[in-house]
Amino acid sequence: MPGQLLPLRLLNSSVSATSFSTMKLGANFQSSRGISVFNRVFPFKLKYLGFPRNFAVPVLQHEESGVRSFSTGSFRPRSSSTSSVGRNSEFSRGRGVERENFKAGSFGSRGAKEKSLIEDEDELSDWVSELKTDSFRLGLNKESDDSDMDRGSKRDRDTGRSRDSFSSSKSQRGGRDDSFSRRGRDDFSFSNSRSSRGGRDDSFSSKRGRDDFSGSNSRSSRGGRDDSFSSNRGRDEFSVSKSRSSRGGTGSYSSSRGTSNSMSRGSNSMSNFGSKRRFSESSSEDEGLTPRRREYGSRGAVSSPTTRSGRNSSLSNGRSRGGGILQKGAKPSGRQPLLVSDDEDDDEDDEDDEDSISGFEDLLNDEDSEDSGEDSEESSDEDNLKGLGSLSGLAKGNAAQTIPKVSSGDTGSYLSETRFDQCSISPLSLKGIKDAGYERMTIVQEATLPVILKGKDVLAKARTGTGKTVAFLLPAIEAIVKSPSIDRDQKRPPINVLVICPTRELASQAAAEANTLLKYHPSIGVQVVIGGVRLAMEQKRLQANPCQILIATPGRLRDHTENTAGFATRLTGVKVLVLDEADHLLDMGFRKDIEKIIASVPKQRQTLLFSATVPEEVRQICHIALKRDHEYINTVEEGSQETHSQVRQTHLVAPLDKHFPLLYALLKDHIADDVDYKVLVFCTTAMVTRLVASLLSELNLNVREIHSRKPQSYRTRVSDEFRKSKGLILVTSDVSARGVDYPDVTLVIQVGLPSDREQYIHRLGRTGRKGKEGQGILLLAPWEEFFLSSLRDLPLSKASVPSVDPDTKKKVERALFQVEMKNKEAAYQAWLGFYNSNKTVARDKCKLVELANEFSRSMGLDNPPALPKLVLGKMGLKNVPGLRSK
Ligand SMILES: Nc1ncnc2c1ncn2[C@@H]1O[C@H](COP(=O)(O)OP(=O)(O)OP(=O)(O)O)[C@@H](O)[C@H]1O
Repeated sequence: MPGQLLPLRLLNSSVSATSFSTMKLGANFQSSRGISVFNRVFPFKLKYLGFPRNFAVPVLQHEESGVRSFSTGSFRPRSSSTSSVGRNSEFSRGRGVERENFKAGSFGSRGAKEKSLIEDEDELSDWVSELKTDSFRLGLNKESDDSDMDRGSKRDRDTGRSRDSFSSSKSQRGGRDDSFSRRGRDDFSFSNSRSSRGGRDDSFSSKRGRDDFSGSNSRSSRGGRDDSFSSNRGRDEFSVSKSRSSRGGTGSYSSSRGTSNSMSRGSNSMSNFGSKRRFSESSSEDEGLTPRRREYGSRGAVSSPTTRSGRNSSLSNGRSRGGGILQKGAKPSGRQPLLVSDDEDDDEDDEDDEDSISGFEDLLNDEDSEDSGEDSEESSDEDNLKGLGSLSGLAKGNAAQTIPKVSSGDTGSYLSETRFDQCSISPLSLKGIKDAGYERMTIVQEATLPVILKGKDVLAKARTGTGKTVAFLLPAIEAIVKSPSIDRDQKRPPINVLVICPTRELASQAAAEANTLLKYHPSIGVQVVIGGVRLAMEQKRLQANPCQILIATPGRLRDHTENTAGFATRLTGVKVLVLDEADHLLDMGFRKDIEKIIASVPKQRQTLLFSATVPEEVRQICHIALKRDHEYINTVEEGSQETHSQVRQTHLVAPLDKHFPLLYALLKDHIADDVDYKVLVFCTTAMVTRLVASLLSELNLNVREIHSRKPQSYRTRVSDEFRKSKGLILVTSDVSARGVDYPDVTLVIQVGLPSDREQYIHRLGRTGRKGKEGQGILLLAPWEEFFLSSLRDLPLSKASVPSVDPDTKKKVERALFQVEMKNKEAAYQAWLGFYNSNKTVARDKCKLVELANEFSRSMGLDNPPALPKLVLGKMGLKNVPGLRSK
């Protein structure tokens, strides 16, 4: 067998068929179903399947430690294959993809009403109407963070409760100390049930509460080992990369592009949300899944010449990948999103003024419970799904040709060598893609497209800024194209594709991308429902315009489900459900919403989950959305970093009282170095964001601020400005952490603790997009240094603390003096709340207060601001020495 170039395939149909013959991609997939069969028969049974001739061998290997992987060389002629044996077996092609299986679990529903915010409706509508697709897509940011928070929070806000919670969820998870809240924090909260998500900063006060968070850590996933085969397609540079060997003792070879297939097992714990409905295939089986994963190589990682070291075995066929930069042409799109509204999260924001910090009790409210209600008729669209599956033609027929190559260049390249026209994409979609300036697929698109076109459920992980949006939209559009055309006179035409995004910005951005792709599909309509706009207005639009694709935030979707006549029925036409930023949507803050959404669409559907981070916790619960035989496609090879290699990451540790002068010095240096600077400064909470923005403005830097306390219209304007500008600094809370697609960000500075590892990665991901270079600096106080342990696998180096000259110090002191007292007071409270939610920092309340007072002094205050007794009580800080109450 070894060395044999036969068309082989694993018994597990999903695994190989898809990835190999079809596209010849280097991605890994796993299907649960396949796996079970696979397992039953024998972990590594193979069967012929028609691989290209050069298919380099399948080797299997045995699994140790629960991970099984196999790899195959690329199916390209030029690939050289080498087999090896090791402890890991995998087929890899360079990019790495993993798959796992899960079982479905049960879930419950929840409820909670949200209110729609309409304050900014006019402005928002104006903006939308002026929006061109181009600008849309270039300009809208997905505020993931917001998202995050929003995601978690939006609803809460809508609902009038807040989520600024601090309590950390992680604590629940047992885990890490580094967390306080998960991501969120534009607020924070006091620990309560929601706490698990993190909180918002500033306040307890706001009724809306939360920008929440979620998040989880996932390093766990990495421990496994795989035996793998990988092929290098490419060039030397990539040759063989070892996969996890470095970490855990197991090695694998992967090609530069790497895909390594690895299978791992585990058990999924099912959580029962007490809900009413059981999810698709869920059943008793659901519990205790056995996720397995296969990776097909990885791309980034290192490359060392092919060989097999030790315990790895791999085949390499040397494909390289390129470091290319996207060529982006104009992407004129003839369409515009039909609607843009707020995110649920944002909604709150909209209403809230930056200054409004009140009603903190609301923050503590729990989610309302509502019934998802509405029908959850589940019409099955198997026919359509079949149609979808038939699209996967990528391969057949052209097996010989489509060898995906990675463009040459650095390992940070996100482009593959596979062109869109090498796939079974409809001619009209191809025209739209061409007009958008896309020629070659990105790695994640190359890895996922054939699998999705085949109709499989997919959980995909790919680095930030690598084109995940197109990766799920394009096949979703193709599913519609292949579907039987609907009766135009139908009163309530079905919605075929439902995309859920955690924030309104993300939803709008996805809609813009969809409209670009749909330029030549005039009969397919996209609509966005995201709050911030009167429900009635959206209802009219939904009725009057085509809407085969609906992009929504969870809370607003719920609004429609409950209040829009016939809407629930339209949802029964859903064939493809997408969760963007899936790990965040599946985190506690959104989980119940998502469960309800899932309950309202047919069981017989295709589900796609995408994110740059997929913590272990998420993998364990993703069965609530995915079928058992879903594919886990991980384009980030285990053992390689989840961050981009072309982004230089450093951390600075300095006492709190030096942070403001240091921040100023860092910015000045960067501005001096790069006239086209474009910087994002992430702060822990919204109110701290406001403070820092005020300070930098006083220092005459060109600064904008964005956070959840700003009205959405303002946020939209600012983010659009930042997208288009150079020579600008955007100080932001986590509303900008996820998904926002600002081009050419040169530097990301994170001041203070990120809510968790994932948040660090997403924030950093605002730079280095599309293969560009970037820089990231994490500025911590000595007592925050513990957080670095959660990043130890990332290429983060310690930077020496720049000296701050006396003039700079004085300048900063003078500027601080100019900052309004109310901003300092709010920042102090928010800061205290945020760190009070961190179990590590807050372990010693007296110490926490000392630190807060140190922060107060760093703002130039002799005495810390007095806080309302009620607030202190809620924070569990009553009578802690050093605090002043009022
Ligand atoms: N095939 C392609 N060729 C060139 N550019 C592309 C391609 N696909 C997507 N893009 C562009 O790449 C950029 C990043 O895409 P996108 O925002 O979908 O990344 P992402 O992976 O979702 O990032 P994040 O994880 O931060 O959300 C966008 O500007 C998008 O238009």
